[in-house]
Amino acid sequence: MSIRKFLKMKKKQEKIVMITAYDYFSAKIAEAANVDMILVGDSASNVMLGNNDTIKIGMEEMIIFVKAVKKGAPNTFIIGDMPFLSYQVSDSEAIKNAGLLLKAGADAIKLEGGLNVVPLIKKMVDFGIPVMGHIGFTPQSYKQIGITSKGKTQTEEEVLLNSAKALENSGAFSIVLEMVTEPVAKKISEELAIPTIGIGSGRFCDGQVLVWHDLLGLNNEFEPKFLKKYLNGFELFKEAIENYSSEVKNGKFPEAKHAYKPIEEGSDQKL
Ligand SMILES: Nc1nc(=O)c2c([nH]1)NC[C@@H]1CN(c3ccc(C(=O)N[C@@H](CCC(=O)O)C(=O)O)cc3)CN21
Ligand SMILES: CC(C)C(=O)C(=O)O
Ligand SMILES: [Mg+2]
Repeated sequence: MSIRKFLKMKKKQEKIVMITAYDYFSAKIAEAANVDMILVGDSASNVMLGNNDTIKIGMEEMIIFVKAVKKGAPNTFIIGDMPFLSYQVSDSEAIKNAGLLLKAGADAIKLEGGLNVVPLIKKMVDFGIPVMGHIGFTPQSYKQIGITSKGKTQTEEEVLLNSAKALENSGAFSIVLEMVTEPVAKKISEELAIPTIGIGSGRFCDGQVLVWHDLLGLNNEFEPKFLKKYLNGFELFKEAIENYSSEVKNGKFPEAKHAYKPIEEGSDQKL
């Protein structure tokens, strides 16, 4: 499993499928479904830990999630998202933290930013760490930039295109485009050799990513315009638990077949 595969897919205009996962069985399901890459996103802060943003998660938690995902999906390309403050303080701390995600089982790391992270990405790539970029709406900066799509003005378009090109030149193997207007995402995808992975960035990216809990409808708190829910997970899980609950209450579960029997007198029944 190598980053060259994704360049080839782009050349052949084969779309790249990415999904997030954070635990063993989710990763196992994603691998069984044959996705191209799994992102262990810092969105774990929201969907695994119940926080209201991605500021409130660190390396310790991300390492735990990456290790679990690697065990569930040993043959799928795994990207570890660098959490807030794991790469901003200094380049040496950033490289150390990127290395820790690789040691935990990631095949590559992702970090948010444009021109500001170019020197850092160059260093990481120099040291053999595959890096995915992430531009457009960058959630770790929402306190400064707000929650909004990007590429709506000529100025924003130029910033995005310049950032994308600089990230490619710095050695990034792919770039996430988050909530970038469709024409701008199309233009970036056409002008870069490396694949773009879109979330809320329209039809013309080289691949797409969605968060596990969002696309399975487990997250009943999140309804952005870009989301398509492929399952009504919250309701289905709730109904199953309600069925379990009522069967316990009315004595239908457990049945005799779910119970263990004592050894009968004079029998050679094994435990
Ligand atoms: N569960 C989950 N899914 C995600 O996609 C996700 C996370 N968490 N956490 C990290 C970031 C944050 N993301 C977000 C957060 C909010 C909006 C949002 O409120 N979008 C609205 C308003 C946009 C606007 O006003 O322009 C939308 O309708 O798209 C979108 C993406 C995407 N990422
Ligand atoms: C939404 C994707 C791109 C992400 O960064 C995450 O899940 O953390
Ligand atoms: Mg993220």
